[in-house]
Amino acid sequence: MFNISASYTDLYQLTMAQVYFKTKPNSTAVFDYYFRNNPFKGGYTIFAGLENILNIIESLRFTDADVEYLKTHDFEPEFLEYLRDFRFNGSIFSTFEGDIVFPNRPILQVEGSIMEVQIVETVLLNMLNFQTLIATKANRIRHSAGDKVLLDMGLRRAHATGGYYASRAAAIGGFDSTSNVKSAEDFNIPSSGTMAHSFIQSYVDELEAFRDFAKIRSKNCVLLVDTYNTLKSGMPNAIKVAKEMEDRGARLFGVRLDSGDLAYLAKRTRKMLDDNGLHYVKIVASNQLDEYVIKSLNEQNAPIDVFGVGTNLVTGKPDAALDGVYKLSEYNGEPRIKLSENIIKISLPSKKQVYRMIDQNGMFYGADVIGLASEEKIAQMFHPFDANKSLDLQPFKHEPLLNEVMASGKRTIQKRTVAEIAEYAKNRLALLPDEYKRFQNPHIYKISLSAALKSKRDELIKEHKF
Ligand SMILES: Nc1ncnc2c1ncn2[C@@H]1O[C@H](COP(=O)(O)OP(=O)(O)OP(=O)(O)O)[C@@H](O)[C@H]1O
Ligand SMILES: O=P(O)(O)OC[C@H]1O[C@H](OP(=O)(O)OP(=O)(O)O)[C@H](O)[C@@H]1O
Ligand SMILES: O=C(O)c1cccnc1
Repeated sequence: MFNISASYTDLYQLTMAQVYFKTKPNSTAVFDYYFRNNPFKGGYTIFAGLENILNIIESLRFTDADVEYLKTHDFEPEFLEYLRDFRFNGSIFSTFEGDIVFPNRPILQVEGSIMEVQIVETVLLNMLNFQTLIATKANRIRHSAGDKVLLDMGLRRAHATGGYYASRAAAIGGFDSTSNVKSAEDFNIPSSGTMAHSFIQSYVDELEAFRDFAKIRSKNCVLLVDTYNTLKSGMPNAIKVAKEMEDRGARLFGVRLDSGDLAYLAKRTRKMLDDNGLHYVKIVASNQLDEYVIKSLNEQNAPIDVFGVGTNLVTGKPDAALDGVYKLSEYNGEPRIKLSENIIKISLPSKKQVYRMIDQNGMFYGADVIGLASEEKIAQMFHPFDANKSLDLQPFKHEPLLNEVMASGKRTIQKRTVAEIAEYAKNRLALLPDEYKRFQNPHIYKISLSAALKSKRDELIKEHKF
């Protein structure tokens, strides 16, 4: 939407890059992108934002204005000339967008000159962390909603322009449509909407407001019935207007409930509509919905056809962010490690491949195994830190998850639409057993290491330990 130039980064990327430029301009590096915890205390995560990041990185440039601005910092003229000609010429190996991913395994690997892989870090994290968070939230809401229709209404409550990408990620996670016109236009997402309270307030009479709206919007007309009193005013007026529409050969699409006890009101509303022969009129509900309220409404058998979700979806509530990180794993072909007091936070060295174990029924077995990229077939997987836990991998099909998506700065996979990515996510999710999808105490998906990767990591830990 707004043009992202290469200065959409953190200053430290540029100050480090200048030192690399002066001291070791021909050095290469490999970085891994991964996160440490599934958001929302869930059992899985939906990876989103790859298409956007490939487009951004392929055309990433420092504009003349960026270079002028950077002159006000301590950058030397030769480095500023490097930035003026900057092109990302590296490679990216990635999990496909829409796939189901898990903590502490590389989702994406970036390789190239140490300067270029460092310069793209911030925009990559910014895009992937946010969209992955929102696609996961959307999918949890989809999980609760079953086959009911989901409408994203969140733009007004989103974190500024994040709303643009939130609507895209929501569609990947399983939302059917969005009220966000710009995202619908740019990403080819179905758009839909109802009406606001202000429209009804602008009339003295609610019935007149409904009549005017229905005359001009005769298709997909949804009347908001809770401005004054849902059952005593909004519904009787909506039924009158629905009957008048029938006389004109049109049909009222729906009514929207936006306050009160949504289960109770939906049941009463459905009865009033049915008693008047309006079986086809749908009930839309909104008001601070999330996966838990929708689950509860379905358990109460609320006859709601469409759920409109805003704030809780596009802000990824209650999680403020996905904790995705970008860590150096190889420098000039040599393995590198980052140690931590917390063993879970110790990074994995070297260029890697990740394999998903597929069982005899074609379902995900429940384990991804990380090996060195150079390894052929991994025979056994090991728990990252518990030497007693290992498993023979012979019975499984090994699906490699890191695929080349960019080489020498050019994308190597075809563009995929949001609809295709959403379909892919749905198909992949169907392969994940249900115990990983429940909200409370989901089953923990195993992330394990090959013997070769484990011993390389342990050697480096020994080498660097004080
Ligand atoms: N039957 C229900 N079961 C579970 N949650 C519900 C049900 N009905 C509504 N909710 C949820 O309860 C929350 C709070 O509703 P609350 O009564 O505070 O708001 P309200 O009805 O909009 O109030 P107001 O009339 O001030 O607008 C909302 O998140 C709403 O989605
Ligand atoms: O509750 P959310 O999940 O965030 O869903 C979006 C909310 O935004 C709108 O309210 P708003 O008061 O902004 O406008 P309105 O006057 O049109 O209701 C809409 O009516 C929903 O209540
Ligand atoms: O179309 C709607 O009903 C809508 C859109 C955005 C926010 N609230 C409601």
